[in-house]
Order: sequence, then structure tokens, then C-alpha cells
Amino acid sequence: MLLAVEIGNSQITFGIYEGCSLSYAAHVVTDHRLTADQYAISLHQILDLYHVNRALLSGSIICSVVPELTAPIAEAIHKLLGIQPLILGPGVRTGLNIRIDNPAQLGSDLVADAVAAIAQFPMPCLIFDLGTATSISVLNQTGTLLGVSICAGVGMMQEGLCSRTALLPHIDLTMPDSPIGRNTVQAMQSGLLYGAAAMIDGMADRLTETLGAPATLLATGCYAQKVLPACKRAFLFCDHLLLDGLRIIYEKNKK
Ligand SMILES: Nc1ncnc2c1ncn2[C@@H]1O[C@H](COP(=O)(O)OP(=O)(O)O)[C@@H](O)[C@H]1O
Ligand SMILES: CC(C)(COP(=O)(O)O)[C@@H](O)C(=O)NCCC(=O)O
Ligand SMILES: [K+]
Repeated sequence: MLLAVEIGNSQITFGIYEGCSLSYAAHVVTDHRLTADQYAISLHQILDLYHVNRALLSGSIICSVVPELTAPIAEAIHKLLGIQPLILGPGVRTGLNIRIDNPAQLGSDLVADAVAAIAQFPMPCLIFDLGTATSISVLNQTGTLLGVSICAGVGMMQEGLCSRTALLPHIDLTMPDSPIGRNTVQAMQSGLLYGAAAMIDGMADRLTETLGAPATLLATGCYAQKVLPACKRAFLFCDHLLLDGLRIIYEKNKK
């Protein structure tokens, strides 16, 4: 069994793979203050919660976009499981051709997303990752990563609206009946959800136009399911694209 770990800016996801299939994915909040011991306790509790036999875990891979947490979480895994996790970064075999100014700068979450997309879907492909940030990765016909577009995530916009205004409240992020809000809550829901949907529809148009070919449209990340119902284009929702990419990369690097 494999432990695949995604350290995102908001959440850390622990995924357990048995062969090619994901058995569990558990989430904890990303907290820069926590120590290796505290993350070891969280992981210990998660493995207990899902009745995972620790002795059967034979490998681990980490993808992190929060550099200060990479070492503490690697240490937590080592303490608990006696496994030295593979850390996705420059030098790790991914098979991905990256054609950007400085490939080492590319977020390793985007590398894992791209590797999974290439293994599972026809190219060219656009990957919309709606997490803390909304990132869009562009893969051409041969699966080369040509570049990325990054903008504020849905949660960031929601926090921004709330914290930078006097009258806008905290709201539940659910789809309003209509994009024309008839009260403050509906107006914010419209702006956040129809707004994000229009952005990703519009970017899908512009990026496929720039590519010069129709592309597979994939969506992942925790806001994808909230936004996709308001989209006009058909996106394929891939819940665990990033974890699948980690599993594939781990296999490629196994001695
Ligand atoms: N089920 C959920 N419903 C609504 N928001 C969520 C849910 N799960 C996570 N979030 C929020 O989504 C944001 C990003 O989550 P995630 O996709 O894990 O991105 P990241 O990889 O950047 O951590 C965070 O603000 C988190 O609090
Ligand atoms: C764009 C991101 C902030 C997305 O992070 P996330 O929303 O998954 O937490 C992350 O991929 C990142 O920090 N990338 C580094 C810059 C780059 O990819 O060019
Ligand atoms: K993202």
C-alpha cells in the first residue's frame, strides 16, 4: 500500500492506495505552526480511523506547495511508518515535458495533475485546479506542459469580499437560483460561483483558441463541484487527479 500526501495551501490530503485504486483520502487543515510530532499524531489517528494496517504501507510520496511543511511532514511519516517518503521535486522522474522558463518553479501539485491527465485522458488538455488558487495548466497534443494561468481561488475571493467591506457577510457558498441576486447573500453567491464559472468557461475558450485545437477540459480541486454546475462548457470532474498523479510518479521511481 502507498501513502500519497498532498500538502496544499489550505489542506493536507493523505491518500491510501491499494494497487491502482484509492481506498481513502483524509484531509487536515494546513497549519504552519504544527510540528512533525503533531502531524505524526494526526496521521496516526487517520490511519486508525480508516482501519489501515500500518505494516502494509510500503511506500510514500509527498507533493508540497508549502515548503516549510515539507520536512516536518516527511519526518512525521518516517517516525510513524519508518518510511522515507519520495518528495516530488526537480530530479524525480515524472516523464513530463515542461516547456516553461524555469521548470523547477512549477508547483509540484501541477506536475502531479499533469502526469495523471496524460495517463488518463486524450491530449491536448486544460486542467483547471480550483483549490486555494485557481490554476489552469495547458498541455499540448504531445502532452508537453506549455504553461499555466493562476488566479485567486474562490475561497480567497470570498474572504476578500468579506474582510475588505463593511456590509458583506460570511455566506454559505451554494448556487443561487439565478445569477441575478435579489439580496446581498444571493448577489455574493452569484458573483462568486457564476463569476468563477464564467471565468473558467472564458479561459477554456481563450486557451483552446491559443492552442489552436479543441482540448479535453478537466476540473479538480475542492471548489470544482461547486462551480461546475454553473459552467456552459462540459468539464470532466476528476476528484483525485493529483493523488493519482502521485501514485503514477511513485511507480515510475520505484527501484
Ligand atoms: N468540502 C468543502 N467545501 C467547501 N470548501 C472546502 C471543502 N473542502 C475544502 N474546502 C476549502 O477549499 C479550499 C482549498 O482546498 P484544496 O482544494 O484542498 O486546495 P489546496 O490544495 O490549495 O489546499 C480551502 O479554503 C478549504 O477550506
Ligand atoms: C499555483 C499554486 C499556488 C496552487 O496552489 P494550491 O491552490 O493547490 O494550494 C501552486 O501550484 C504554486 O505555488 N505554484 C508555484 C508557482 C508556479 O506553479 O508557477
Ligand atoms: K490550485
